[in-house]
Amino acid sequence: MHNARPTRQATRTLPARKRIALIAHDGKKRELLEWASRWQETLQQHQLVGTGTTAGKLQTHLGLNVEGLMSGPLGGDQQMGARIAEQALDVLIFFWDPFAPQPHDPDVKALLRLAALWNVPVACNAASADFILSSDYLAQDYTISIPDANTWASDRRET
Ligand SMILES: O=C(CO)COP(=O)(O)O
Repeated sequence: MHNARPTRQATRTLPARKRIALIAHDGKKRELLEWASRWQETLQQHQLVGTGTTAGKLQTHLGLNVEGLMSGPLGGDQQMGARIAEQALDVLIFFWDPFAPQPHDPDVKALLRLAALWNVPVACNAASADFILSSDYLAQDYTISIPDANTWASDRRET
């Protein structure tokens, strides 16, 4: 019987210049903009990516250079999740709205699941985002433990 959890861990080093995702639901966009304006100088030292509307607002209102993916309800959360699975994202700042059900709730849940699985630092509100942005690790290489995908696949091949 296959063990449904990865049995072995590997490591990945998050680079000093982090790839940071910025995402907010509509009810939280103002809060994210306020937060990002406080951290603007720090944020622009890293590589930023956002879901479509969030990225557009950060560009328009703060002049931040943010790569825009699809809007969340149109697949942006899934694109961001794919970046995590491909080890191409280092920090997730996601102000999700605890008061508003989203049409794409399964996608939101999937993104948060992948972030938990791949040990990516996640902030879901301004206070936790402050902690991440003020961490010494932000501007340093930082090695994280991740599931060993090769062992997982080879174990499953043999069952
Ligand atoms: O819906 C979102 C995240 O789940 C965010 O998408 P937008 O940035 O396009 O509004």
